[in-house]
Amino acid sequence: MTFLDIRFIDLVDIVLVAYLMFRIYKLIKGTVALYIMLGIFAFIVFWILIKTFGMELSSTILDNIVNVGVVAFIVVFQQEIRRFLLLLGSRYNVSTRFSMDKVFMSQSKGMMSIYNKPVVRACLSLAKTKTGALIVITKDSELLDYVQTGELINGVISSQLLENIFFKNSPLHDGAVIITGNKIKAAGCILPVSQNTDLPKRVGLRHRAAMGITEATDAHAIVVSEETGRISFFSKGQMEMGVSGEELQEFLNKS
Ligand SMILES: Nc1ncnc2c1ncn2[C@@H]1O[C@H](COP(=O)(O)OP(=O)(O)OP(=O)(O)O)[C@@H](O)[C@H]1O
Repeated sequence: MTFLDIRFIDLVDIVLVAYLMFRIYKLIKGTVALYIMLGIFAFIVFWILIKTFGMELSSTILDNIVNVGVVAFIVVFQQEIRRFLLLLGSRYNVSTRFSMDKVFMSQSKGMMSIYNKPVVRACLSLAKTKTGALIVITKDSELLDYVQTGELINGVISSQLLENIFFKNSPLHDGAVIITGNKIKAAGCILPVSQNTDLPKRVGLRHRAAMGITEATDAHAIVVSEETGRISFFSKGQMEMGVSGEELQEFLNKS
């Protein structure tokens, strides 16, 4: 039977589709897009059933809907498609992965971890005084789109510099600081805000912006809450709330 004639490439095909579906599910999990996707899935099942039973009138109407469906799909999922492509781009960005900077500037995990200490120190100090802060630490992607939304600093990381930036009367305290390698690249940056419905209701825009950037890119983010003085760590669209200095240091060293 040709039906059972499964080639190796078919298995690769199935695994690829399963992986893609899993990535899409992870991307839209907790957002309204998941329900829209389920709605589309139900629609496709309904359409297939109507075709199978040969119901001509319904089939013609649904065919016409499907014809404009691709455009509607792109419009409805504009943000998700953008996020998905951005994530793919930043994950597999060959130019930054093999950049000469990384080879010659000793940006190995071990070397870079010495720059985590001033970040942790600044966060603890900001937490003590309940000063709100949002810090993004870039990985492969340097987030130049977001750097451009703020003020360029390009200064070597120091806890004093971070504390000064987030000091309440400082002109740069609003928005996010972006750190790349051993440099504070920019401050006052505007980040994408997460639409994740799984986040607790009390969580405000600072936390949502930290969540948003880690959902859309491979960066990590730290938030110091102005309200509670609590430190939260964000990575891959996941939030660890109320972390201690040691835990924060560990997260940063691991990442
Ligand atoms: N899209 C954004 N990008 C960067 N920073 C943002 C963004 N939206 C809000 N912020 C920052 O968050 C601050 C507002 O925080 P808000 O009180 O809404 O958040 P929160 O998560 O409740 O934090 P907190 O616990 O510190 O109050 C703004 O003043 C601004 O500095």
